[in-house]
Amino acid sequence: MDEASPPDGQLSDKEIIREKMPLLLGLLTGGHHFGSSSGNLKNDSNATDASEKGIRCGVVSQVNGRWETVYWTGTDVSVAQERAAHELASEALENGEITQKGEFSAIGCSAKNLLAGMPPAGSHDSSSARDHDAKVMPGAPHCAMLLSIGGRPAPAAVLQTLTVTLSRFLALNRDRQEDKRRLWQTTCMLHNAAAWQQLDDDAALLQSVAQCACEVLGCDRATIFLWDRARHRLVGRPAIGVEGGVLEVEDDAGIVGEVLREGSPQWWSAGGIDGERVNRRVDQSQNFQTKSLLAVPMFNARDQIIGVFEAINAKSDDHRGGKFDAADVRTLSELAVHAAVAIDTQRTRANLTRTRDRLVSQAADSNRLIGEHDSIRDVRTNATKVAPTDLSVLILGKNGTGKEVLAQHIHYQSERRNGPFVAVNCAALVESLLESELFGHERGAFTDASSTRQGKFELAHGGTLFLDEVGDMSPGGQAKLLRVLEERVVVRVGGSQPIPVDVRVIAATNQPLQELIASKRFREDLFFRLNVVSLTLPPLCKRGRDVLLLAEHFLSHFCEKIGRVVPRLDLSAQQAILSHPWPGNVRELRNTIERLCYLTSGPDVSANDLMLQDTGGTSNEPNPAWMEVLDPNLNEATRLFQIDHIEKVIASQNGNMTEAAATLGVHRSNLYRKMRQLGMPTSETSERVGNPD
Ligand SMILES: Nc1ncnc2c1ncn2[C@@H]1O[C@H](COP(=O)(O)OP(=O)(O)OP(=O)(O)O)[C@@H](O)[C@H]1O
Repeated sequence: MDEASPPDGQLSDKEIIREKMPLLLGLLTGGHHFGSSSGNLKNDSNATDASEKGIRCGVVSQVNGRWETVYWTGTDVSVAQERAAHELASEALENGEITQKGEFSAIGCSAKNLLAGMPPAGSHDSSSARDHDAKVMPGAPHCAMLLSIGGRPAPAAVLQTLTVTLSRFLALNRDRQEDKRRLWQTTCMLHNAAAWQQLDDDAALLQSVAQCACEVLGCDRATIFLWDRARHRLVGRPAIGVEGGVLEVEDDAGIVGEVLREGSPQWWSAGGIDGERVNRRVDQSQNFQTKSLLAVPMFNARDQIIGVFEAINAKSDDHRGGKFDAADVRTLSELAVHAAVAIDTQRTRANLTRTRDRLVSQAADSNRLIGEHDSIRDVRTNATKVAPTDLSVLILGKNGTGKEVLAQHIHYQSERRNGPFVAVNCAALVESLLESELFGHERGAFTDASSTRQGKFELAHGGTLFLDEVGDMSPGGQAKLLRVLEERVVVRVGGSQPIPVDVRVIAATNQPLQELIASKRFREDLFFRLNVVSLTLPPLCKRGRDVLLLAEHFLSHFCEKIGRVVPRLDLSAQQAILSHPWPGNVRELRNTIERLCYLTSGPDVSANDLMLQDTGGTSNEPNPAWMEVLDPNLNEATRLFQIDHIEKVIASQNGNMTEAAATLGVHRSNLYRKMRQLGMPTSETSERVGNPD
């Protein structure tokens, strides 16, 4: 069945009466079918058969107060005879029993089970609901059968048998129609409900829900009134024809107010004595006339009433004759369930989206790349350019210069900002672990793999993967990484299923990659893959007064964290900060400021409070010990400086490597690694360097 259009090809009550009456009369007279008049009293080809048997029968129907002859046996009927038949039918309906007049006996008949499906008694006590129970349902045939046999009123038993049988035919037809209609309505509702789950715009959602109600109920308008408890208002949408597009009513007004109060469906149609139930202000505001109205409550998943769903003006060209019926109550109630779920889901989704956006912007804010030095401005400008692209970025810079901060800065400016940012320290991964860490493993893949685990690539799906210290990756690891970057799929260790990954890769290193490539310690092809765009962060000592800017930033950050009034850096402190070489770069500065925030308490911070280690020189007055090296090669000069500096810091901490690493602003393990790279003797057990005793 096409859910876009209501079912057609249904037989109306009139058609059923015309089809079945000849059959019934045929049974009565020994199997002969008496043909029916089609739509009027004339043109009955088999009428003479009935007349020959002395049977005259008519079925008349009253819709909206007007009588109409639906079926008649025999020859032409005069206007006077027809009027007499209608009068007798009225009397029979009024009497509620078999009534005789002239040659006819007559009795009322209707589709008996039409009242089935009405909401149970007690679910409402409105006057219109009582009307429905007391009277015949709106749109039901208000019929009577007239029968004469041999020129005399038919015996009561015969008339009753015929009427009961006809009523059952009508009821069966009505049930069949109803089943078909319900199937179509359900299909239509489910089809729409699936689409509602995808809609993010609440105006579009409410519009679509209302449109669906008009379609399945066959009515002019539908409005969803959502309850604003705090303001005691019902806010209706879509507000067709309302200026400003917002329809608001008091939450206790009109029939929607009744529904909210009672928590049960209410309905109304024009012509009754209860016209005041309708909130006419709504009609006035919409320049509209309500002729019939059905309203049902809407509940959320926690069974709390969230609003009222209202349908207005049932179409008058079907069996309902412009009034809503019991089937409509059931249909709108079902639709209200779907609508409430969609509205609730959409609200939850909107809340989650808002929360996510807030968290993302908080995260972005706490990872700002601070600095106004030209070099940093340039880096920021280039980062902003490259952020919206999916190009791989290679960030170069010494330890603690802010490579991860820059990577996050790029991530939060990119379209991937709502996705994950996953950082991996490649130096910390021995080759045996690297594959499982990056690509995940299946349960049982190796001895310790007690459960399946996603790798960092999978975890970063939809976001950014930051590969820190990529220059320290083993050759085997480099080959595997290159393959994934080229194919964009990972296979978990112990698995065979390729898993597509949508990840932007940002790599960083403090190593001179070109040199590593020359000495075959880093793959050139991987370098080209990672180095589509490269950004270099200068050491802190090359950023001029940015060091003060960063110091102030960390001061405020840590003071806020521990609830301390932010102290002022006095002149001596500022000078000390400016002249310190900051070999550990921003990380060292951060640690220095964090320490002083905890260890000092006054309103001012002096140079002494900073507890800076004397490294034998400043960035402005370079240390002669390492400047006096005879080798003019920059790398060698740098190496000697680093050896000299590390030795001094270790000595100043009495050989305590943990303290020395903290002072240098690096992890302890990184310090050992660095020392090994520089060719310095290390003894991880004695914690002493250059002083084996
Ligand atoms: N420009 C900056 N603005 C604000 N904070 C910064 C900045 N640069 C570095 N930091 C802070 O300094 C610390 C070290 O930064 P980060 O970890 O990004 O450096 P890194 O170069 O990645 O270090 P490593 O090479 O040791 O991994 C972090 O706490 C970070 O918050």
